[in-house]
Amino acid sequence: MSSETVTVDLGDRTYPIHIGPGLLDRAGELILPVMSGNRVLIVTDDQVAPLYLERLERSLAAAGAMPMHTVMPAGEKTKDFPHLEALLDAMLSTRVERGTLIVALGGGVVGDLTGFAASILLRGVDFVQIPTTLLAQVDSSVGGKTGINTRHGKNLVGAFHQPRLVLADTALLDTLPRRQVLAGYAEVVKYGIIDDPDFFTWLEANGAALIAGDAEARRHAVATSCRAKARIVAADEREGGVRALLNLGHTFGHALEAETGFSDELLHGEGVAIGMVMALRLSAMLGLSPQADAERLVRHLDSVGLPSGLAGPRLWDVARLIGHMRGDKKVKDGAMTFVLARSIGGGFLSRDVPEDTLATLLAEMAAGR
Ligand SMILES: O=C(O)C(=O)C[C@@H](O)[C@H](O)[C@H](O)COP(=O)(O)O
Repeated sequence: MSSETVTVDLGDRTYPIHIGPGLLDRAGELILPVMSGNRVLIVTDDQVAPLYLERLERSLAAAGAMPMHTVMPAGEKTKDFPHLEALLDAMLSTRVERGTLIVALGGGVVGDLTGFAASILLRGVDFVQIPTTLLAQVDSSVGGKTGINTRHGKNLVGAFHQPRLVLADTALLDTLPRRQVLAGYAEVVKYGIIDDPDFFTWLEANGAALIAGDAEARRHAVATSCRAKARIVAADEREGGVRALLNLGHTFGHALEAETGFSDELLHGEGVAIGMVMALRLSAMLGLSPQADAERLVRHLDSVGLPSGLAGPRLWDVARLIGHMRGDKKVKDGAMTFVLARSIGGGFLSRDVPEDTLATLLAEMAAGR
């Protein structure tokens, strides 16, 4: 199976996303063109390190680089101030220089945390993303959103700092636990709902195979997702408008994640899956889209095993959920911004959602309906 390259077109910060199986062992050769010295500092986590760190270091060394590494604890809770400080301290302890290339080897947490550290270390150093999860390959490694969570909410401190290159080795997904594959799959589905109904139809036919491990289906889904994201990021790098569509399901999802304390009770992608259902149901309640589209999404999520509602033992507090949503980065002049959809493939932004309709939707879903 061949690899392909998608370009994120950002003028003098344009960068490639290399996609395909077997790229990790070519990392040295692929990264060489963006190195300004020979020092490379790899940041990874304690789940990824035993699987892929040695291979990456070997490939870099074979290309003439001097790789060093630092290993962080795996999990969303690592995206916080104490771990950011620990990472910066570890980086400075290696006598990092401005020409040192930082490489994030891992999922969204490693990528977001490392990218943010790179953006402020020595006032900004270059970094490369080597995403090892489906979620990171289709979404978080591309586009330059980096950051950490705070007690006020998800990703509330961070920077736009674009990587110099993204290397998505789709064979690395073979070691990913099914729950993590599913969490990443939610972000894949998102691209279909935003503006690609044909891709959604393709996912209905091929999603189960993709999740089960079909290599070609995975490569196709990663490439299609990256092309969509690259196009939107190139059009609106700092989310002044159209980029906010990539946030479909996230205003809801982030609120659910905050309520569950960024714990394993709800992975980010699971929150996004439920959040997308909320967005489509809200669109239908407002008379903006057919109820059948929300039902079609629920059917697809159910069929692959992603959550599509709030069933479970937890009692969700509607007022608290809305409170979290008020802290969303898309709030403007105090008004919440929602990504809604007129249809599957018809995403749009709205600042006109009456709060009582939102509360009714959340109450219905909290009651398991
Ligand atoms: O890249 C974007 O833009 C996105 O919104 C993609 C999201 O899927 C991603 O989770 C992002 O990190 C969320 O951004 P945030 O601005 O809502 O924190």
